[in-house]
Formats: sequence, structure tokens, C-alpha cells
Amino acid sequence: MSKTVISDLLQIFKSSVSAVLPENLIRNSVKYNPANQQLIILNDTYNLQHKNVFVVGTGKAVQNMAVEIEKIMGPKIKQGIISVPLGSLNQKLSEKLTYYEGAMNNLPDCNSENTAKKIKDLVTMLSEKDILLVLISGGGSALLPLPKEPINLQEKTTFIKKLANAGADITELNCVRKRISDLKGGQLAIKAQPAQVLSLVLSDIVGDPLDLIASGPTTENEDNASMALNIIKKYNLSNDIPMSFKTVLSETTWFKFPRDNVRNYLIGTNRLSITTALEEAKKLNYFSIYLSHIVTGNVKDIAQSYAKLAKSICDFVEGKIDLNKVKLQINTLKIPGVNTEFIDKLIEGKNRNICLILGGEITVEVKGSGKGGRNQQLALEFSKYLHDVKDDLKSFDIYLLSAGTDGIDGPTDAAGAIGYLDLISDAIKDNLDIDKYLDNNDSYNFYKAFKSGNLHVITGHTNTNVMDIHVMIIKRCN
Ligand SMILES: Nc1ncnc2c1ncn2[C@@H]1O[C@H](COP(=O)(O)OP(=O)(O)OP(=O)(O)O)[C@@H](O)[C@H]1O
Ligand SMILES: O=C(O)[C@H](O)CO
Repeated sequence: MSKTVISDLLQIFKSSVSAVLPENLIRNSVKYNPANQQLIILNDTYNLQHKNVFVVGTGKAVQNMAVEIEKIMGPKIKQGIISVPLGSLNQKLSEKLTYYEGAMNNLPDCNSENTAKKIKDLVTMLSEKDILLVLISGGGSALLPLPKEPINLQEKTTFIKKLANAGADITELNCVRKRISDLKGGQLAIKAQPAQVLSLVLSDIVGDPLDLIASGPTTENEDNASMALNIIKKYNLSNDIPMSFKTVLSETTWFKFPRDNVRNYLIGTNRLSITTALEEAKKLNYFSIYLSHIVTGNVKDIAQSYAKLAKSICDFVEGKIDLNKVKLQINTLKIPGVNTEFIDKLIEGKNRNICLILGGEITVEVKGSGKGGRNQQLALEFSKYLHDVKDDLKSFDIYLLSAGTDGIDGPTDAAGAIGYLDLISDAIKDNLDIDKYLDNNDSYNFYKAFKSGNLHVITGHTNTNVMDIHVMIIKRCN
């Protein structure tokens, strides 16, 4: 195991997180000039003369977004309400913005509902002289719950939980949430009319769908009327729908979405974070390749595909197969978003240490009672698949760092972990039964016990979240 490679992996990961810290994203995308009262968001300029600015926010990353906005244009702000997770408030009181905590364990509760009501009251009294800045990030759905009447919060939370337990993914859950909420699915922007609405969004959903991130409070809901009901049917829950849901879901008339008066700016994405990782890897002198920012799928499939990817590249470097064969092999892998055009460039990297960078969010079917997360499980499963072909990889060192940009992988205090070619052999020497840990979904305790915890990636809460980063290093050893 190479200490230099471990340290490089950690440096690459840290740089990718730093690029998507909310305060950095706001600083890079929002400028305000008090002299002429011009607000610039990315490439657009807004004249704020004779305008009042209001700010609302919902999500796990919006506290630091709001603090930075206040630093940039504090005197121009009239008032604001920011909904943040319970226990996360760490900043001094501000005169203009009021922060409210809620949504214990990422579930809507009466605290976040009360904040949602306050936000609704604030935005509904705005006039055409007002600009509403909306800060949105992952976790925003639970922090802005306001079910449409006659649905009550308890009914809504219970039903959404049932849907989640039945296997609905975040895009399906949020599709239903959009239809039954008074603020999601574009309703916040509609209620703020005639004020101009400008939203700054950090994406925590693969593919960055604006209408689904935090259930799209300021994005037009273009779903057809039966979509939510079809999802409920798909999970055999039609007979469990409360009467109040039926009333709301049968509504077919909506307010027109004020397209011309609303802009959503995607300022933080997984792609940005892995682009920065790529630059860092280049600085560290790796032959670096950005492979995909939309990796999804089951942990076992991805671990196996990553191991096969590594083997194909090693076989090419050793001259065992040509580029066409590499292409054919990579085309059969289950890694979404990989464009095989990069393979032609591999010739340039043949004699160098190679770094492959990917991002996204995979899934784990948790069957055991252990402690872990999708990233720690991926690092371990990957090491196991590599171990199966280790005799063909004798001239290489191969590593995979997998970690969440939020710093928290599953219910653990680790962001992720590092797997490597000899991990299984080393674990056997240490008398650690890898299969027991894997079958019990106990990857966290494995990494705690192994090598004094040195392969755990520990950062603490980063206050941002643009999903996960996977960094693979392939190094020739001789
Ligand atoms: N013991 C475990 N082993 C492996 N994976 C686990 C384990 N327990 C939970 N998980 C995975 O962790 C996921 C939840 O973790 P986490 O809270 O980091 O993700 P999240 O739902 O995407 O939340 P966020 O958007 O805040 O990151 C679950 O979807 C599950 O797949
Ligand atoms: O808040 C939410 O809905 C999820 O984090 C997805 O954005």
C-alpha cells in the first residue's frame, strides 16, 4: 500500500469538495455592485434600483449560501427566512435573515412546516417592486413541507415513507411530493408573483433535474396529471391513499407558471466537483480521465464493473490487448455515462500513473444489521472483485476512493473509504473475515478495525452535497 497514493487520493477528494462548498459557489456565481445596484448571477445582470430584495432558502447547504449572500449584498436585503436542518445552525444571528431549524432526521416535522408557512406568508405579500432570491439544495423537500389542503402533514409523511419503503427512488418520491404540496412543483414561484424570482440551486440528484431537486419549488411542474398516481400504482399503494390525497390528486387545474419572471441557476453540481478533482489529479502528475458524472446502479454491479475496467486498462498497458478490445470490453460494463472516446487517449497514458474520475450515487440493498454506507461498501466490494483477478495484475497497484461530498456516508461519521488490490490479502493476514463484514453491511466497522482506520475517509459534515465521488488510481509497480 502506497502512502503517497493514499495521500494523493485524499487531496483529490478534498479539492473536489472544496469546489462545491456553498460559500465558494455563491462567491463564484453572484456579484453585487452597490454603486450602481447591479446584481450579476453567472452571465445575467439585474438592475436592483428601486427594488427590494427578499431571500428564502431550504436545504442542507443553504445556511452557508445565505451567509455568503448576506456578505455580498447585506444592506440591499430587506428580509429573509432560511429553513435549515435541526442541530445545524452555527452562525451568529443576522439582522435581515432569520434561520429556523427543523426536519429531524431529514423527515418533515411541525418545525419545518411552521417555517414553510412563514415562507409562504412572506412570498405571497411580495409586489412587482420586489426580487425574491431563493436558495435551494438537497434536503430541501423535508425542510419545506406544506401539504395542500385537506392533506395534513402526518398523512403526507406517513404516505411518502410507505412509498419510499416500497422502493420508490428520489425522482419518484419527489414527483408525488410536487403534486401534493403548496410550495413544491413550482408553487413557491407562483405564490411570489408578481415579484421576480431568481433561484440558486445545488444539485443532489443524478442528472441535475431542476424540477426534482428539493421537489422544484421554483421550477415549472410539467408532469402529466396522472404521473403521481401511476407511481403510487406501480408500488401497489393505490388502496393505501388517504381520502385527502385523492381529493388533491384529482385536481386538474393549475395556475399558469410565470416562466418569464423566474430563473433557476444551477450553481453546484457533481460535474463541477469532479472537474476540479480532475484538475487536482493532473497537478499531481497523473494521466487523468473524467469518465462519468452520472454513475448509478447497484453497488455490486458497479464494483464489478470498476474492477473489470481496471483490468482492461492494465491488460492494455501490458500490451495484452489492443485499444479496440478495451473499447469492446468497456462497452459491456454497467457504468452509466461512460463515453468510450477517452480510450483513444489511453496511448498517451501508457507509461504513466493513471487516475480515473467518476461521480454519481449508487444504491445498496441493506440486508445485514451492520453499520456502513454505499461508499464504504463500494470500496470493499471493489477490492474483493479485484482480488479474484489479482494473479493477472501482479505488476500493478490499484486503488479506489469512494466518498460522499457531504462528508457523511450512510449513518456513519465517515465520508467513505479507500479500497485497493491487496486489501483482501492484507485483511486475511489481519484475521479479518471480509465476507462476514460485507454480508452484514458492516463496512464501517471493517474500515475502523483495518489498518488502524487509516483507509477511512473522514472529513466531518462538509455542509454541502453534490452526491459522491469515485477516484481510481492505477499505478505500475516494478
Ligand atoms: N449498513 C449500510 N451499509 C451500506 N449502505 C448503507 C447502510 N446503511 C445505509 N446505507 C445506505 O445509505 C443510504 C443513506 O445514506 P445517506 O444518508 O448518506 O444518503 P442519502 O439518502 O443520499 O442522503 P443525503 O442526500 O443526505 O446524502 C441508503 O440509501 C443506503 O443505501
Ligand atoms: O430534498 C430532496 O428532495 C432531496 O434531497 C433531493 O433533492
